[in-house]
Amino acid sequence: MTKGNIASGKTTCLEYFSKTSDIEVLTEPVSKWRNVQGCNPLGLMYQDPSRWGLTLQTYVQLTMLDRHVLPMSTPVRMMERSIYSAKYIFAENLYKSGKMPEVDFAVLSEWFEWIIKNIAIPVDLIVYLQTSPQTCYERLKQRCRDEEKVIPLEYLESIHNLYEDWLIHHKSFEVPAPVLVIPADHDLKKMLHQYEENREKILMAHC
Ligand SMILES: Nc1ncnc2c1ncn2[C@@H]1O[C@H](COP(=O)(O)OP(=O)(O)O)[C@@H](O)[C@H]1O
Ligand SMILES: Nc1ccn([C@H]2C[C@H](O)[C@@H](COP(=O)(O)O)O2)c(=O)n1
Repeated sequence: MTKGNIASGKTTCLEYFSKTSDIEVLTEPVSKWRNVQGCNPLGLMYQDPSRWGLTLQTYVQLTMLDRHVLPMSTPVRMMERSIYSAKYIFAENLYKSGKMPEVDFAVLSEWFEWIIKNIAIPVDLIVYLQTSPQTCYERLKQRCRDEEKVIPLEYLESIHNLYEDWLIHHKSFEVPAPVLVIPADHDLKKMLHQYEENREKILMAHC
């Protein structure tokens, strides 16, 4: 699984590896989060997180689970984020910042606990693209996704701190697999070089 802050370069990384045969790449279903039967839960969440946070996160949980249980069609699958980061990072951030009511967080948590107890979600390796929040802020502005124009730097700092506490400092939640940290503040050329350096570790993680 590839993890990292918003606009850290996860999709770009997965697009690079998708050129390798025998690797299946599953990017995040962001297009679904922007359009479910004509509604845009991602946009609604950024406009009014207290009202729409649960709506988005419930749908993210469903769409990530749908990806996790897809039968494998190649020896290696790389997936962007997971049901774990949805809960441990994004839902947690909404709740901790006072933007998700306690009852919403409790219901989402019960769903999550049921899922991970009853459905196998095997993970071999977590590839963590470690960036500074400032880098993500620059890349976010450059990407210019409509819904995300309201995101301040402080939001990216909160998401960053949650990732670091989880994957680096082991201070929050159980980590479901070993973590490979790739420093990701560099330009694209250097990033591609680093991906090549780590190719074996990533592709052999399931062995
Ligand atoms: N190493 C990099 N240097 C500069 N820009 C980058 C780099 N990696 C990705 N980008 C650009 O930053 C933006 C966010 O990248 P993206 O791969 O969509 O991030 P994510 O999937 O993590 O949200 C895109 O516009 C992308 O072209
Ligand atoms: N559980 C989640 C997962 C993602 N988001 C948001 C964050 C971004 O605005 C967008 C896609 O993320 P990216 O791939 O660009 O890092 O979806 C969320 O709110 N909750």
